[in-house]
Amino acid sequence: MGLLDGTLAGIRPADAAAMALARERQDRLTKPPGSLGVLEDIGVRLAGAAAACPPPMPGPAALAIFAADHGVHAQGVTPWPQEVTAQMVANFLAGGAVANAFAAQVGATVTVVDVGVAADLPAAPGLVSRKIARGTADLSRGPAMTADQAVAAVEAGITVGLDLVARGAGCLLTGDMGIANTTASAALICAFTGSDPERATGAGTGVDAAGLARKVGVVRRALEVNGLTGGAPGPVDPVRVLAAVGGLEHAAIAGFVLAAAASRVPVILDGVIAGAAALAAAALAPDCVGYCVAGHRSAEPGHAVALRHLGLRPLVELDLRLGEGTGALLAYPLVGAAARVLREVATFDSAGVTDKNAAGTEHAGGVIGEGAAGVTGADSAAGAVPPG
Ligand SMILES: Cc1cc2ncn([C@H]3O[C@H](COP(=O)(O)O)[C@@H](O)[C@H]3O)c2cc1C
Ligand SMILES: O=C(O)c1cccnc1
Repeated sequence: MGLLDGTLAGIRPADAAAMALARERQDRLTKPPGSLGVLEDIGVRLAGAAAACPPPMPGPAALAIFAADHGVHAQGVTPWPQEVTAQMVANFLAGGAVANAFAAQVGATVTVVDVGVAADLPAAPGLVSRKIARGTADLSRGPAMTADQAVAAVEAGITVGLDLVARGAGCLLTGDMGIANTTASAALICAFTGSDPERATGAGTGVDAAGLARKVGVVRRALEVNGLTGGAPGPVDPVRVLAAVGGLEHAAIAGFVLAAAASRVPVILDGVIAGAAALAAAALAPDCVGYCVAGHRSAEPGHAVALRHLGLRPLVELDLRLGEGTGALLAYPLVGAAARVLREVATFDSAGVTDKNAAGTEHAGGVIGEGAAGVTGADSAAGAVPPG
């Protein structure tokens, strides 16, 4: 069995029993039920991923930035020259990009992976070389890559994810670098969700109105040329869709998400590139969505379409439209806080705080006394609840 098939076979659904325990525990913690809003759902999700309640702290955090170039650049879909991809890889390795600053802010490691940069990149510490092609072919004129290349890129992402987990990572974060990759993202999102290119295509790094109209046309043509319009008659083959209109970094990020799920480690998704890649991962293994946290919602309109299809609610909405993993990095402390709540916050019983239900039936003073006396290991503030 190949690495992709083996990884898919190893993905289990998020653990329902641990999630039920987490939900029930949220209601016994010293706060009004539901008062932590979306963070309570994240805590439940982390428990389901780890099959443990309370879940382990999601860390250390490891960001992988997958870099690749795009043949569709020739269609004028971005104001930036293609060589910026390779130049930004050098910037990541020198520690000078926004992703480096945010990674330092939250204590995440940064790994840069060349899965398809057009230029030759000199070997450097922190650079993983898994170049599958020197960029993709132009997706508006035919398939961007072969099925074999798509599988190789997915497997490169799996390998990087498994490797980071083997080296101790407890939370994976997705990152991307690839000039023109918001065009491929829009095409993937249309292919997997049935959305219209008009709705799923945005300005990316900042094309003007004429450029955006051209970009929408390019996405529409890509779907037509590759036979992906009008809703597929049967279930689409996710590898074929990736090969037709994806990028090598999209395929690798899909594999990275699958590796997280197979390892029962949470993965924080970044922006529209990650959203598009996660649609491919979910099409390959629907259960992998249970291991995903949507770090943020980018300003790129297709991202909201992708997140809705995945059933994921973004944690942060700051109108970011950068990529690199920046939105995932900003969300990481919130994910940690969600886990810490389940691990460290006292229950009404252990802290001797009167629960509103108990207060209605008993003399409040008596309940506090009983609660304080009834501190037990299983219910202690240290959160020593056995896993599972
Ligand atoms: C200097 C610079 C740094 C970036 N970091 C991420 N991106 C982001 O912008 C690109 C996608 O936008 P589009 O499809 O419009 O080309 C990707 O490389 C993405 O990672 C950057 C773009 C630039 C120019
Ligand atoms: O959503 C993103 O991550 C994004 C948006 C625009 C350009 N690059 C990345």
